[in-house]
Amino acid sequence: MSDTSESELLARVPSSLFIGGAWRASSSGATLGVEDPSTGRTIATIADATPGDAASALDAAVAASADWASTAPRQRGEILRAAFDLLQKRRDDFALLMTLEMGKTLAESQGEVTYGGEFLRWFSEEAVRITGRYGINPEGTGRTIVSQHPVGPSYLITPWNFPLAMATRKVAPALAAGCTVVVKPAALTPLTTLYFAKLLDDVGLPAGVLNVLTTSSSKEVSAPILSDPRLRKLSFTGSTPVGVGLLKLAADNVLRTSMELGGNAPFVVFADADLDRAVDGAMAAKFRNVGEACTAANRFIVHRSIADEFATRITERVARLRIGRGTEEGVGIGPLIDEDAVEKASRLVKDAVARGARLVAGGERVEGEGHFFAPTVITGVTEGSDILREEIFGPVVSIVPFDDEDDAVRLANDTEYGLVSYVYTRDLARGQRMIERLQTGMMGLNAGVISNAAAPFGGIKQSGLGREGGFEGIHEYLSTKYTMTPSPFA
Ligand SMILES: O=CCCCC(=O)O
Repeated sequence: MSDTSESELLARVPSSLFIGGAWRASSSGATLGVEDPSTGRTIATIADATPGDAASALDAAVAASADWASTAPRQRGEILRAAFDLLQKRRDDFALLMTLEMGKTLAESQGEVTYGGEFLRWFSEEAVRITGRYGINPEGTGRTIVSQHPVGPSYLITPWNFPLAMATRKVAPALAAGCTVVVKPAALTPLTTLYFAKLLDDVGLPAGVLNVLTTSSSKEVSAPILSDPRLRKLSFTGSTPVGVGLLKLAADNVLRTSMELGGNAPFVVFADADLDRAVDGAMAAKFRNVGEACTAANRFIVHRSIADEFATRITERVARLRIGRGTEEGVGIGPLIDEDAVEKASRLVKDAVARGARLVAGGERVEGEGHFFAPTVITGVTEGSDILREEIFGPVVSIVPFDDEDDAVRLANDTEYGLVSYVYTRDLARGQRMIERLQTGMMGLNAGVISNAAAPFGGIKQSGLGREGGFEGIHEYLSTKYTMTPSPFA
């Protein structure tokens, strides 16, 4: 892809806030720069919203709320389906845009367009399946009606690592349910959301149903929205500490919340595993998105009898990964999002090595422009190392040996997080035991990627509340109403 098409694409992406169906500058006139993490250079300058803009965005969402809630579910679904279709036509634009602002390779960005698009298609189909029930009370004197209603104006805060898929995973079920939304993308990757808002506008989403705030002052901009009694729902994907802070604010306004927070996924390989498959799964679970995913395998817990062979095979695969700008042909590892991410990976590796781990590959930043960290393998990681407790969010394979099943379970569960676990075994009964014993909301059983529009995605413990996607996803935006009416024969 030449620089010309990159600049042509960037010129097509809106650079303003999207409020009430109109593109507007920030009320303060302030702007913020968006950087390409592979060069560190600014690629776009966009509006930097103020708390006043936030209030306007919520006003617009509230004003559009009643009409959208009473729009026929079929019509809501058809708008989402039209968005899915248009996304396929614009898929190369979206893929390139994500690579430019987030750094992932073009192949990964194409994968994200497919993944993210599926939420539009899935929820276009779910919009027409909002049901209730009619029953009789045990006494026979009354009839019970249970119905579902849009929860109301919703505030959706999305992360930088999956700029399209995390927006569609929240926006599509909200819209399908009949809720209007204010979306705040991460300041590091706002362009994809702005381009997505344009796409929804292009397929005829009514004004005010979706509003977008881009800002460098998340706390200040979120505050007036979260404290406004007209807001009824908060959905957040991001770190656990930020999520906890948002939950406290949401509590003051008794908001419905969905929280998709941090992870510390164990990837457990038993001695009876199909090692070829386990290595393929490990590469996917670790290096998808350069490890910048809450679902990324963080701790490779491998039976002692195969730990060396597993490490050797992973190291061979890692040696073949080409590092570079995501737009370049053949690149398998793009940059990390920023310098803080590089420093964190470096610190965690150093700490593990200082506590006795062996560095087998990588281990340091790649010198030059951009925020690159070499794909890394460390073995014999000892308990107490920071890398076993913290989310790495980088391309580091950290291997811990175990001796028996109880030991594996103890190590896997030894974390405050509970998002996803991965288990490789050929023993069906052991696999079933792991489903019951591992404390996570999701599991890949002989599978290294679990993300899917049909999945009820979410965690337990410090990894969050609620589920996104699947049949459950739309219910995060619906509230249940129960009505009692006397028996018609009374
Ligand atoms: O980092 C968390 C976002 C979700 C990633 C995924 O769907 O795998």
